[in-house]
Amino acid sequence: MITLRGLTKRYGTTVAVDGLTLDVAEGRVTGFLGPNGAGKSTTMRMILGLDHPTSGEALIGSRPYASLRHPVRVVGALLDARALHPARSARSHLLAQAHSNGIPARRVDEVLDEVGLTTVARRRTGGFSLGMYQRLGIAGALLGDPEVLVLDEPVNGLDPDGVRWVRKLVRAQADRGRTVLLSSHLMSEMQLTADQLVVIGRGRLLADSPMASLLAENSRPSVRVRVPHPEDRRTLLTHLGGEREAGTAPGFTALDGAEPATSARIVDGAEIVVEGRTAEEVGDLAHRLGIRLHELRSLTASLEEAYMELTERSVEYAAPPVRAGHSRTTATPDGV
Ligand SMILES: Nc1ncnc2c1ncn2[C@@H]1O[C@H](COP(=O)(O)OP(=O)(O)OP(=O)(O)O)[C@@H](O)[C@H]1O
Repeated sequence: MITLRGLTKRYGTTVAVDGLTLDVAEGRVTGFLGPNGAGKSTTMRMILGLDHPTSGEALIGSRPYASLRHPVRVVGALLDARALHPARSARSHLLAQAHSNGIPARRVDEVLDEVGLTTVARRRTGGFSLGMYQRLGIAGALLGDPEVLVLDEPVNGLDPDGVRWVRKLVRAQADRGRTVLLSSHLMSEMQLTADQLVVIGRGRLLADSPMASLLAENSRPSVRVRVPHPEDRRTLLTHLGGEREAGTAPGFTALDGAEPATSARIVDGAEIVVEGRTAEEVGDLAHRLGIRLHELRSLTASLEEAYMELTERSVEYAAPPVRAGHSRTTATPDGV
């Protein structure tokens, strides 16, 4: 378990981490999300005793990292995978780490095998690809067979096979009852990997919830519907408010007196994707209009959408919005 209590870090006038209080529980994978500059790395550095909090505390179990006698055996970390001596081989790099933490040399060969680097174990790391660095960094994190893993962007630079491998590895660790805290900007991957999500923005906690609740609370329903007849398709699209900016769709009654943000667009010729309405609502509308459907299904809420919704006001560096193309209707809940 990792415990943060009022954890705060200031750099001059910048508040990098602002009063974070939360528990990262064992037995599950906790995804750590936030826009660039949100304070994720600073938080991880404080958990790992590499930065001192301005106030508050970060504990591993019930102790600060600095008080752990053999920290590598308690917490394994991957922060900056490239921070290695380039002339050293992967094996000698891990051997040095093992030696200073009282870990036997055979464990080095075990973890090299586990991360798939056995064949290059004696090569200088200076020639490694980013993916190889990441694997070596993960090997270092696993070296002490620790109860807690803190991994900053572990899939960065990995090919699809490597990404899947990390997913399986952290899942296996959580299934063994270990605590896994992992950051990534890859939302689709995080959606597949994490059980719990902690989202921060400008150093503050925005959410700490199970994946399913976070998706349900922060994303709009969306539906895909297949309408075989072109005339019917146009009619349904018009009633769904498609081919124009978000607004009240004539076929719907506004909920809670608010204007529903519905958007609809044709995809793949015979299908319409509707955002902001449930399958029941679209099915009922089609029935009222006497329109024959061949398929009607709810689309899985995406973490990316939920994340954007949550962090909208916390983004430090944002690009100007890209104008939507003429063939695609887009909608955002508040019309931004
Ligand atoms: N050593 C430092 N000195 C001054 N400011 C810092 C320092 N380290 C981080 N910051 C600032 O603290 C804030 C949080 O940075 P941090 O690197 O923790 O964010 P992050 O969420 O990890 O971002 P990213 O996703 O881009 O890696 C940023 O505004 C950053 O500029």
